[in-house]
Amino acid sequence: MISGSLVSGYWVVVPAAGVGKRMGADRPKQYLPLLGRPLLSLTLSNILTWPGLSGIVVALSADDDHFSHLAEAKHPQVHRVTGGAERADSVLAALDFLGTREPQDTPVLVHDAARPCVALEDISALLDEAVSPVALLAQPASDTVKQSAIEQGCPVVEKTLDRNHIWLAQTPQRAPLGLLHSCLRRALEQHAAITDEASALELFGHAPQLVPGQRDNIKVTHPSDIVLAETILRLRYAPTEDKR
Ligand SMILES: Nc1ccn([C@@H]2O[C@H](COP(=O)(O)OP(=O)(O)OP(=O)(O)O)[C@@H](O)[C@H]2O)c(=O)n1
Ligand SMILES: C[C@](O)(CO)[C@H](O)COP(=O)(O)O
Repeated sequence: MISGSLVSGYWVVVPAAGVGKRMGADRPKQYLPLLGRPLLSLTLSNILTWPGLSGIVVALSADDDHFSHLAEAKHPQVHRVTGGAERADSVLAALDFLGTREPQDTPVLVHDAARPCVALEDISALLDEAVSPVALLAQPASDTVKQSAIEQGCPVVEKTLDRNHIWLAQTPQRAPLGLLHSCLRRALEQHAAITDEASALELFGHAPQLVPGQRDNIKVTHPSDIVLAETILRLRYAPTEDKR
């Protein structure tokens, strides 16, 4: 259950300019149908239900010709920018857009287009319950974790890591606009490997808070994730139908 009201006046950045190489489909994965609706449409309509939302900035590829057909494309709270070659470039483009319009301390949540299943309870934990304004949803590792090396062309176990210190990063990831914008821009100028917002903040000495998120906030990446996400969404939005 949600314990309190959500922080208000925050923006959500949605990187949606990827090609979905691992999905191997006939179109970018954010436009594949889940329960009959494009993945990006499900993600955006989920975000639009979050209380206190100021707006969404979606980063799209320069040659995107699908987005304008989504119902959410016409929503007054949804803005679009052109993304870049990597996820971090797409996020930076959205932050450039916000940076000229919003105060530096505006809370920003960055959320993958490919994560349509995030629950409102998790957003509440990130916005209202996190102690730090710099935080991310993450999943504590529940399996035994192996670090690998390559021997004779094959992966072999080099050592077993202490899983008590291993978390799998999810999104949304949260930070004040000015701080995130500046860290991400400087990280990219240094050509650092930035796979999420926390990586950029860590590079400059920040320690984002890890907020435990639910396991079902999956990132739709491989073909088998489609059925999994559909099952999660069906249970979330039509529980009575599945309990019969
Ligand atoms: N240049 C890029 C690359 C990725 N993304 C977005 O970042 C999110 C997370 O990336 P990922 O799941 O890896 O998507 P893809 O890059 O499309 O997938 P793949 O790596 O399989 O090509 C996705 O919503 C994707 O659209 C983006 O906005 N701009
Ligand atoms: C940001 C992210 O979703 C955290 O798990 C992830 O790093 C983005 O996906 P990618 O496959 O690393 O591009």
